[in-house]
Amino acid sequence: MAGIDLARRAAAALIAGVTEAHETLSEQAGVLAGLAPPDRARAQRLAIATLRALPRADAMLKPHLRKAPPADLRALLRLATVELCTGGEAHGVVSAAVELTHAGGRRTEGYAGLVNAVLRKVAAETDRWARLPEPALPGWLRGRLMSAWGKVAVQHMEAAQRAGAPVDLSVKADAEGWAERLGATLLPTGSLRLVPGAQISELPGFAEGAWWVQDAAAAMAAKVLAPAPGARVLDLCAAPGGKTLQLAAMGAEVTALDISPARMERVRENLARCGLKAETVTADALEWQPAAPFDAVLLDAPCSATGTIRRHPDLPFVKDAAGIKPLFALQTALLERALALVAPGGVLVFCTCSLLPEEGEAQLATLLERHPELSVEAPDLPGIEPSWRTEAGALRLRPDFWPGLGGMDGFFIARLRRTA
Ligand SMILES: C[S@@+](CC[C@H](N)C(=O)[O-])C[C@H]1O[C@@H](n2cnc3c(N)ncnc32)[C@H](O)[C@@H]1O
Repeated sequence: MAGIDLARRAAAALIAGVTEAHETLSEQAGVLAGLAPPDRARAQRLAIATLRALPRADAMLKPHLRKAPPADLRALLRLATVELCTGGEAHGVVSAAVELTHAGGRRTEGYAGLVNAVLRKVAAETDRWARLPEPALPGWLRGRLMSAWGKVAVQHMEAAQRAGAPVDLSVKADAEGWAERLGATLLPTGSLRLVPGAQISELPGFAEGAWWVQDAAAAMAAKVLAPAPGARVLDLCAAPGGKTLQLAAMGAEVTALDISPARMERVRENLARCGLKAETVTADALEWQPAAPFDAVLLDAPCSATGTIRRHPDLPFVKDAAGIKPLFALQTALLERALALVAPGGVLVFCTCSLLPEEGEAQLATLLERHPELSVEAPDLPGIEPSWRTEAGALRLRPDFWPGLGGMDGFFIARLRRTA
């Protein structure tokens, strides 16, 4: 296997897994198993860059392919095309792709000549790349977002998604001090934003668990809840535990519940690394019965995750309108269950990392119709801009917000008080 670029081979496998098998990148962790950490990181980076630019790669390749090549070869061609058109050194990129075609066994080795010829042609016309239309969201999602937020907002969201996402951290304490030590930007809401390219596990503070990776918008839900020290808080749908860590760091007595045993293991690992404590429960939230209701419940319900496309460009290839529809009913059922677990006078925070009103604004509206005993409490948090507040008093966060700072994930967050 000497001479084979393992990172590129893994990247091509990941791309094929997303576009052909409709598996997310995180569902394909096995593809990266056995790779050294730098190769793993490079494979992920290459796959993500290719998925972000796929329509442009296809437009570059189209004139040079008479018929569609086999799936794994197509992924390799798309990967090499994106590399060539974004500054990759032509000789190295083309010969790596040809070597991988040879190494692919009987299915692909006969195509080495074609791969070489096509990529040389692409390499000779990379100036076309910048003139191709910018990649847009898939039609099913674009249409829905247009009707919710309007054309200009969607164009801004698409630009944010193409730009990708910076890495944000939540700190246990001393955000200013950590910002200085890490050379990070302290964001208006208290999260830290790293400079691009940092190797997370090598940074000061990682090993001792002084901070964890968490998008600034995702971090706002626990801040909106803001439990008093010692408050009994249930983090419903908790894994991998970003919000559990925040709530525990605020001094709450946290119970973290998730249905997935594997993901719950990640919550325990994260708690252990950060030296924080929470009770962990692996159960279906719809069935679990605690001994007593809670002072507060945070429900981060499973959703389309359309607010996270800038960091997960694989999602539009894996999800579609029909696939996400059942989630709306699940969110309603989880909301009812979460509310039943809040003590009278207590607080419910509902959030989703979605840009679809069906998973945010509309859920809140129907919940309030069903439950007149609930009142919305407008989030009051340093750094929140008035334009992020919805008419109903919730927070609508979008990837095109904070344009000068590098954006944020899309989120919907509502804080409700149970008055009876
Ligand atoms: C959006 S993620 C949660 C992210 C998490 N709150 C965090 O901040 O790291 C949604 C979670 O809901 C969990 N889930 C889905 N259906 C569930 C159910 N019926 N009961 C409990 N957890 C569920 C999934 O396993 C997934 O981990």
